[in-house]
Amino acid sequence: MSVREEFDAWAADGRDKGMETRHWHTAKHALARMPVEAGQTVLDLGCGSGYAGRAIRETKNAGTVYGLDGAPEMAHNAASYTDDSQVGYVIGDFGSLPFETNSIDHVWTMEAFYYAANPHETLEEVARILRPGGTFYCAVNYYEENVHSHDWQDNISVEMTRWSRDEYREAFRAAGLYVAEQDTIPDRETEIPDAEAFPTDNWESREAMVERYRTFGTLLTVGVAH
Ligand SMILES: C[S@@+](CC[C@H](N)C(=O)[O-])C[C@H]1O[C@@H](n2cnc3c(N)ncnc32)[C@H](O)[C@@H]1O
Repeated sequence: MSVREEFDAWAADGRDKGMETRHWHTAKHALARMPVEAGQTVLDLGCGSGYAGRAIRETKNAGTVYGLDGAPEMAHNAASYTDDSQVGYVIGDFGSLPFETNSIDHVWTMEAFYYAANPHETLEEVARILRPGGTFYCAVNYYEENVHSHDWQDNISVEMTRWSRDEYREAFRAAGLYVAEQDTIPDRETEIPDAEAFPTDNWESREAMVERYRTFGTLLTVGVAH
C-alpha cells in the first residue's frame, strides 16, 4: 500500500486527531525549543492534522507555515482545522520537496521522517531548502533503542526505517547538517495503570510501559544547515 492509500485511510477514520493527541505529549516540548523568530517561514513534514505548524504560528508568531503531507486526505483535514491565511497545506512526497533552495527557516517533523522511501535523500532535500543557520527538528518514537517500537512495522504497509541515535546523527552529517542537539523527551502524560492491571491488551508488564513512555519517549535530533 502507498503512503497515500495508507494515510488517507487513517485521515478518513479520524486517526489524524488521535495522533495529534498522543504526539502532543512530547511534541510540545520539542516545539517549544525551536528557535523560530517572528516572521520566519516554517515547514512541517508529514504534518498529519497540522497541529504542530499551527502551534508554531500561534506561539512564535511565525510568518508563513507550510504543512506537507503525502496523503491528500490528511492535508485536506489539516486545512479544515484553520482559517489562518498564513498557514498552507501542500500535498507532496519527502523525496522531492516542492520548495526553493534556501527558502525555509526551520523544518519540523514528528513521527513521519522514518516513512521516507529514502531517508538520506529526504535529509539532502531538507538541507537544500533550509537557509544557512536554519534548523531541522526531527522527532521520532520509532527508533532502534526504543525496543518497544520494534514491532510497529508489523501493523503498517509502508516500509519504515529504524535508525539508532548514532545513525540519525551520522545521516544528518552526511547530508550536510550540523548536529546541534540530540535528546530523548519523556512522555509524562500517557496514563500508566497500577501494577495489578498488567498484563493489558498492549503491555506485558508495567515496567515495559514505564520504559516506553517515561524512559525512552521521543528521540529528538536537531540539525543546523550551513
Ligand atoms: C504517523 S503520521 C504523523 C502525523 C503528525 N506529524 C503527527 O505528529 O501526528 C505520519 C504522516 O506522514 C505522512 N507521510 C508518510 N510518508 C510520507 C512521505 N513519503 N511523503 C509525505 N508524507 C508522508 C503521512 O501521510 C502521515 O500523515
